[in-house]
Amino acid sequence: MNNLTIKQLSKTYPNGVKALQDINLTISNGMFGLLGANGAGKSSLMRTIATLQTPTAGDIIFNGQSILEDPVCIRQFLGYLPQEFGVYPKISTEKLLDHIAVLKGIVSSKDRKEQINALLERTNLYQHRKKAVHTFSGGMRQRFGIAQALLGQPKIMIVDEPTAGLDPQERNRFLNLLSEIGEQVIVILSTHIVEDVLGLCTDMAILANGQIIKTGAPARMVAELEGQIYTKTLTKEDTHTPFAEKVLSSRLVAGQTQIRVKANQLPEGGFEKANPNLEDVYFEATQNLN
Ligand SMILES: Nc1ncnc2c1ncn2[C@@H]1O[C@H](COP(=O)(O)OP(=O)(O)OP(=O)(O)O)[C@@H](O)[C@H]1O
Repeated sequence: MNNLTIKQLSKTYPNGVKALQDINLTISNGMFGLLGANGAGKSSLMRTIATLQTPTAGDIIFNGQSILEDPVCIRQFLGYLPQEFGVYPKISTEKLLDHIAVLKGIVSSKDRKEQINALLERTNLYQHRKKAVHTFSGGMRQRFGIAQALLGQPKIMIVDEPTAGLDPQERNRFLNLLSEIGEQVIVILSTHIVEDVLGLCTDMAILANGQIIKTGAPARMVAELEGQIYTKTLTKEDTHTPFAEKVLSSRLVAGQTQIRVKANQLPEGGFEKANPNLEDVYFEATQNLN
């Protein structure tokens, strides 16, 4: 079992932006979801764990060793899929993977070939191995990203907003692959898409304004809201009447606005009880923030 402990971690950029403030987290094998809006600090946390930047304060311990004192203790076991990959060289996928494997220190060409072929199979890219990555669709690129991250058999995988821009089928396939990987290693999945976390992540944290505002198992957090979520489709009159309850969210359903509120009992005015979901958890946790 692998363990990552983040202790009182803060990051202030030279321009004064406090991207992370006193983050404390303990993460072990399985999929860990890091949920937060754009600018919440997810990438800052991922980059700090990946030792691409140093924190202003605090420490990160990986399997008993401080990664600040000894960055190699995590680097040699790290698979990282950043948000932006940048430009791909115009060489075949299998050649590119071979270059990356060399950079990761896999010296034996036989080992590299074996690992690369196994990963190409696992990510369904074997038949495309002669094509260059820049010709791939978004989903194929992300699967390539996973293949390169898995080279060298990492113990910890960091995946930053991987499903943005994927169609539903590719997104599913990609998330299933990640969850398979999560059976043996730590997978930290950063996302602003609530559905990516639900059902896949055993544990999660909600990040807002550089702070952790809620942590726990997604299913348990949803269960805690049982019996407290009510919904209503707004009529013309409603739009002028403020509700006593705080509105968690509103969305258009077939052209009509549907709102969800949290309340201890059925509110007056045509509300119906609803099953809580992870979005309710997220909006409840973040609604009092500015
Ligand atoms: N290198 C940097 N220098 C200065 N400020 C930065 C830097 N990188 C990020 N920030 C700021 O730090 C805050 C957190 O950014 P970060 O990229 O970590 O958030 P995020 O949750 O990953 O958002 P996104 O999904 O948009 O990438 C933002 O206010 C951002 O503008």
